Amino acid sequence: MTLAELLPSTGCSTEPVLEEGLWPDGTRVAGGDLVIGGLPATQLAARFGTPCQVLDERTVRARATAFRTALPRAEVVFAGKSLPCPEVYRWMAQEGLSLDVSSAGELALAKAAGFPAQRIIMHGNVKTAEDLKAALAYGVSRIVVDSLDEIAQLGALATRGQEVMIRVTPGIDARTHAKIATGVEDQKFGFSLASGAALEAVLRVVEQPSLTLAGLHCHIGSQVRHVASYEEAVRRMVGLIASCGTRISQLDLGGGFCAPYLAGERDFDLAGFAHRITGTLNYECGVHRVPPPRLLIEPGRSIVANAGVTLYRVCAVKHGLTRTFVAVDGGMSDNPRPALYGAKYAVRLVGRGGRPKPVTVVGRHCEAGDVLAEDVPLPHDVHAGDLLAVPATGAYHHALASNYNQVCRPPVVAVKDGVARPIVRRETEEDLLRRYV
Ligand SMILES: Cc1ncc(COP(=O)(O)O)c(C=O)c1O
Ligand SMILES: N[C@@H](CCCC[NH3+])C(=O)O
Repeated sequence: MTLAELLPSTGCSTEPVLEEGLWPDGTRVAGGDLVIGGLPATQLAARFGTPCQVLDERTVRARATAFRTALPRAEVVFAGKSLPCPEVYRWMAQEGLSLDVSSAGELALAKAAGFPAQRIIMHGNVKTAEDLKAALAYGVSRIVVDSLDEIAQLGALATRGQEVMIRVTPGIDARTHAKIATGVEDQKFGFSLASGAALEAVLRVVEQPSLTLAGLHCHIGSQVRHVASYEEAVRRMVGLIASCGTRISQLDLGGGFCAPYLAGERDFDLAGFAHRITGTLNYECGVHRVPPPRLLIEPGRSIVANAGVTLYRVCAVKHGLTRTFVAVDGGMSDNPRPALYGAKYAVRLVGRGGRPKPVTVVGRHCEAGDVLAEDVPLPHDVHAGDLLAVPATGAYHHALASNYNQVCRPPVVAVKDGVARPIVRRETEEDLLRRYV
């Protein structure tokens, strides 16, 4: 039985062992403290305050490299929305990844990072004229079109052979949360494969003299566990390629590879994915007698989620009728995922152990639904002043953070080999006030 199997299936342990796969590489418990990137969490909290999002640079880089190694001939594109930050984009550029952005704002971060335009792809089911103009001005290599209106608009704005990909909805249920299942029919993303809309989009792009059709794209969802869902996407997309009547040189399968959030959850089977997807692609292209397109993938969460740990300070402990509430100095403004997707997290008390009892960790916001983790074991004497650490918070945390209740957003502090530096500084009240007129 593995260590992960011995741990409770929800929540965390208060024992001096770490749940396998949830924490940044090399994270360890030493003298009761939690050491991340070579630095004790208590020190990080004292120096940078709480809440604080800690990001282990080595883990991010290692995961980026793992994708490139598993699929050496594919273009690996970091989904910039999962952790928008110029420094992280720079790491990706250094590791040889491309970048996808979904707005002029994310593109502005990419520009600040000096990310090469020939390795940037622009996404989004809505791109405003400003988004498209910014993409054209920077010379992003490919724009993924998502509506006939956009094809017409981009056709009019572009001047010289802008490469585009077409976002296709392949009609695949990737068995993930409904709010992040983007491959199923009858929703806002993409052109439906089943209805013929995708084929019509191909014709419309080909008709536009200022556009060049570079490839087809699909993104079947996020937190996808099953390689079979991607295999089915390949089958359907190659079928579409064969019926296009024009050479399609790139097939972008999007991202969505799952990350573990709780003890016992498994990491995405990257080796299995690489093997099975390459095989399926070659086989299907043989069957349909089309040249195999170059493969692209767009991982976001699977690169950054488990590189991140959020530190919170306990501010109050309250004994309700049936449960104990442990209230911390953050909440849905730094992590809206439990409220949005019913996401579950492990929680660990830093600095000491003790007989565990189940508690509900809640945030500071004016919503009864501001719950960070339900029924997680913490030492029975958890009290104000304690430090909590929540793993798997590197993806879609900084990205989704808000100023609800005018709470200032936490910093992102990069750690590596015992050195810490903020790569996003803590927001201040001055930052907040700057926008009010
Ligand atoms: C087009 C596209 N590509 C890539 C991603 C990255 O997804 P994930 O972070 O789940 O890998 C997303 C978000 O789901 C997306 O919409
Ligand atoms: N925000 C979602 C992922 C969305 C992926 C982008 N299409 C999450 O945190 O799980």
